[in-house]
Amino acid sequence: MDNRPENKPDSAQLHLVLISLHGLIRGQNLELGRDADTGGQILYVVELLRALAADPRVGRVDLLTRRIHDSNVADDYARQDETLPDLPKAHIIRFPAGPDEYLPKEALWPYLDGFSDHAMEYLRQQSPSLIHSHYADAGYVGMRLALQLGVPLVHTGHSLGRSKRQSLLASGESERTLEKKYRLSQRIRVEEEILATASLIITSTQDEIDRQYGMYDWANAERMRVIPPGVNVSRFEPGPQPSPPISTELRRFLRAPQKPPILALSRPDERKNIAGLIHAYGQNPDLQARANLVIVAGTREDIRDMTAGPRRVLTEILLLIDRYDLYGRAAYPRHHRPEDVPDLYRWAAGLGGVFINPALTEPFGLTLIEAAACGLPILATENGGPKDIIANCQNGVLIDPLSTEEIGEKLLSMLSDKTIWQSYAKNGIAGVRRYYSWQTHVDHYLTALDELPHAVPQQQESIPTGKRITADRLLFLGARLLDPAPIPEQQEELVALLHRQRRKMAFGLVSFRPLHELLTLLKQRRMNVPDILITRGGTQIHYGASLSRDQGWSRHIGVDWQGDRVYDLLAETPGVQIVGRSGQGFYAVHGFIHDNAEFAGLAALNDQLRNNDIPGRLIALNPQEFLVVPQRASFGFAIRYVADRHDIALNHILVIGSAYADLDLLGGNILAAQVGGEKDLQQHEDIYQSQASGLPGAMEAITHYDFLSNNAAI
Ligand SMILES: O=c1ccn([C@@H]2O[C@H](COP(=O)(O)OP(=O)(O)O[C@H]3O[C@H](CO)[C@@H](O)[C@H](O)[C@H]3O)[C@@H](O)[C@H]2O)c(=O)[nH]1
Ligand SMILES: O=P(O)(O)OC[C@H]1O[C@](O)(CO)[C@@H](O)[C@@H]1O
Repeated sequence: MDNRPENKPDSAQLHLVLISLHGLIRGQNLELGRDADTGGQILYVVELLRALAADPRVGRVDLLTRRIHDSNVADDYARQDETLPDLPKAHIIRFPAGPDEYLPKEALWPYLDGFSDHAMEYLRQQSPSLIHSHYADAGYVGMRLALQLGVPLVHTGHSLGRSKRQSLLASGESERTLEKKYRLSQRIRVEEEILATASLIITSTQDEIDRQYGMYDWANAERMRVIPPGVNVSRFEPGPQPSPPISTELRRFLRAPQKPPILALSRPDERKNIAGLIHAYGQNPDLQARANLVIVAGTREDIRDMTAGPRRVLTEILLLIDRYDLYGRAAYPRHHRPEDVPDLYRWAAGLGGVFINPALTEPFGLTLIEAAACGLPILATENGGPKDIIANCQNGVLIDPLSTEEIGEKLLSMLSDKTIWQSYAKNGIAGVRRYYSWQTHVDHYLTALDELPHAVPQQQESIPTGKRITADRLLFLGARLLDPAPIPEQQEELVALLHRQRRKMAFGLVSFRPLHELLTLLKQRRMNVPDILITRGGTQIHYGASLSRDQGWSRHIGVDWQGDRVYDLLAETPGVQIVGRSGQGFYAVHGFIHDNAEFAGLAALNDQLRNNDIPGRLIALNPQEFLVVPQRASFGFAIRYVADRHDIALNHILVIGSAYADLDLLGGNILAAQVGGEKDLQQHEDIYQSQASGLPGAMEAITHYDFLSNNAAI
């Protein structure tokens, strides 16, 4: 892919990068409701992309997402660069993340480092003004990109793991089942990291700030702004719709189709609590006499072919309709098109019906402002964003999603009171135009961006000629492979190979230790200083025997580093010993846990850093030692920085870690291996696990990747 956008924005204009990874995203004809991952967020990011690209202050907007080659979905999702036909400044750029096929969002985590590397390769050639990520998975990628590029991260959660977990537990699900279905603990950990890294969190409602983000340890309300999304009023507008095409489909189900409909429309996701609505309707004979129930829960071919979540939800719907014998009173169409959705809202309004969102929790609720825009009064869950929507628009009432009786009564009451119904319908139409417009959103969005810390992108100075690495591949070893001392023959074999291949392959060591300790170790092993030394946990980069330090890296990681505050915090942390400043790195503070009883633990120390608003990454070296380094510093980031500066492709880099190596060192698009030992990474398919330990394990990995052959497919 050409890495330079054809229409690079002029410096006065903004180049914005949005990231939304999961679900099916394309410029038009969105397949909303097709599955559990293609819903409101997809609509939100595509409409945000369009609204930003239409603004003269913006030069270019890239929406980065996952490339999908899968015979079960349209070819659109495999296109690398999709320009929106009516908006040349708007691009949807797709990169691979793991396998080609379409995967549920919960399955994407292991592939996000690789996606980040592909995206970095594309973005390094440009100078985006910021990265704006959407949902936890994109937030993980956004952190990696923003920290490497040195630009601010903006994040919109759309839905939060803690809220989802709380509401599903309240509905009776077990912690273990939730973990198995949704991997919530990993998602919540990433959401916390995002809150610690992002310069700005954009929410749709104050409730998200007060209640939803309020559940998070590292949420800082001062870095949050409510900027509600818009609704497309040319698509969602009031008006008579007595018999739209979709009503023909509905009439197949309904004995008395002229009765007012109770309309629910959502992705087939258990958080939407459709079952709760059917219970409320099924247990209320007066309601059944007065109104029909219309449930639109995505589109489906064969329920048995759906992924587990939607399959469970739809099976439950069929079973409950049968259980309450709602045949003739309940409609649950299998298909609908995008244009049927506004028709549905207008058709329901024309019959004096209502819209209900009975979700266990709803971060915001785009369907509510869509229904409102079409003149349909609403009932919505009291948990989440709908509180703000109804407070703004005065166009409906809140319900307790777990109270079956209350839902039934409030539905009956709204359907029976014409005056109230008329007032809600009118208020909704006016309220949406007043509070939910994309132009207003863009104005507030761009104003909020103005207040962000200005990007301090990586300085890309030229490298003094003698210093440029001329080899076309890099081999990095974890320094632990040299300590304890390897068997002499094994070390000689490695040294001989490095010497033989020195023109083709540069050699580097990575170590948590300071440079001087690593040099001492090399002297003890009687080894030459390698071409690259990455020390102190990735905070220092030195080159060759001259040990010339990469000042660009120091400047890059030093932005917003507050070493003195880290040092002072550790100095007063019970159970921790730190050596004097002279023994510390400028960008790395080392701590030694001398009293486990007194020390509150690394998680607590991390919280302290966050609560004191001290940016930093805490790295555990072993049970007794840790480092605190700048967020922009890590082995993985340092290796990528070296690769970029010396123009070496990531798949021309082989990193071989010791048994203690982690995914920061071995993840992403580099070639990676871990020598055999006591602690192997959870089977990570892209990381070669050597059988042998120590240097033989390293030689085994070099052979496995055929790393030295001229035409190695590396
Ligand atoms: O069968 C369906 C189901 C949904 N939709 C559309 O999909 C969107 C659903 O959005 P929303 O009601 O907001 O629910 P989610 O899909 O859950 O969206 C997530 O992201 C949204 C945007 O941030 C937030 O409003 C939600 O609270 C959050 O859960 C709406 O435009 C619906 O019209 C369809 O077209 N057909
Ligand atoms: O309920 P969850 O698992 O947090 O996910 C909400 C889902 O709805 C969406 O809006 C669908 O696009 C995304 O935010 C996400 O896939």
